[in-house]
Amino acid sequence: MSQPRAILLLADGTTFHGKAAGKIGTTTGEICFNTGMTGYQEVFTDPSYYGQLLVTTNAHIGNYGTTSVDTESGSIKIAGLICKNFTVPYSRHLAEASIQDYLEGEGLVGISDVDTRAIVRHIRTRGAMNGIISSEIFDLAELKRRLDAVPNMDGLELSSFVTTPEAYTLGNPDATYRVAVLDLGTKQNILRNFLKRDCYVKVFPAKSSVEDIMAFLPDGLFISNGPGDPGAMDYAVTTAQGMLDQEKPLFGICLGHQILARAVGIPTYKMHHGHRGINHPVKNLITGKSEITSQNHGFGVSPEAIAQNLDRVEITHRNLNDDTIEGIRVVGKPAFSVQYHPEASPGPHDAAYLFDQFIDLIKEHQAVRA
Ligand SMILES: NC(=O)CC[C@H](N)C(=O)O
Repeated sequence: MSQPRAILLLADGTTFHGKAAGKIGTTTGEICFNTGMTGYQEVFTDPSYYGQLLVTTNAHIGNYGTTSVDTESGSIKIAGLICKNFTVPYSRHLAEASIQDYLEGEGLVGISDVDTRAIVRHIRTRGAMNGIISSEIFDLAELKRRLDAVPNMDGLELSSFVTTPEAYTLGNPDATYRVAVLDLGTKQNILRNFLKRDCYVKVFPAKSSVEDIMAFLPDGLFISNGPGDPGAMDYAVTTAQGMLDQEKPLFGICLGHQILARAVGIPTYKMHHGHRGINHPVKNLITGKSEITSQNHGFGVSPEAIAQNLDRVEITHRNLNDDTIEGIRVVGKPAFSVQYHPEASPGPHDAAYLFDQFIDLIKEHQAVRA
């Protein structure tokens, strides 16, 4: 079976020619790459990828099929897929559908049979930029016209597109701990980690007020991962400041970490091309131990600003590849956060201890409930 052709045009004019994968159509977004050797379905459905074209550096995508459970949200969130071998026949006894049926069913446009190593080198050299994939338009002027209309990721608020429309609860109302989650685009495995640790969880829409959240009588507060530029999310920063005022244990992951940093006056910045993969080494500066982490972010928190505000923020984790900030603790508050993903999915479980650390903090602070 021969696949129809497809094209990828980047904002700097570079083109790559390949074959159509998934739905025939046209899609746009900021291009990024993930170096994970496994876990493509978890990555496709991670809401933090909303608005991004994903290059997978693993040479084979689709070879173990797809299921209805290996998902981090209810649908595919990447804006487009760019891969090398798009393998439709699959081999895994639990798989339910081929990658082609899955992508077509979800309406995702992709391109395969392109030199993903060359694309990654290009992004690593030139930095993140917008791109357009099409398997129906091949006129470069028309593709460029459409690409020019795509907004820059820098300054984009995207959590509103992926947060829950209504608050909902999960787990046993009589569980030992009550955790309120500010949903900026949460991955399911974060919620599963709370449920596994005897928590009753209430997930709140991104623009919920602190009053709404506190009405749940939470023992712990959590700010989730999510897509877009943390610098464009003043509403969430205000909520995080209100959460800090409660003196309750507060934990943030990725976008939640960036929002917590902003809440204590530390700005964020756009990285050259971000960190996305499942083998990023991080050092815990408190214990001296290193851990291999799952990552997915294109923004970071400013090390220069932290250096000038050490009375307010303590650095707890550093990236061993490039020394970027990977974790902080707010001085004088029971609040901490990490830039990476202790929930993994996909990725190693080295950092799962951070969920235990949050529960321990809750135990210390747990108020007697009426
Ligand atoms: N995984 C995340 O929460 C990503 C946070 C943010 N959107 C970034 O790209 O840095």
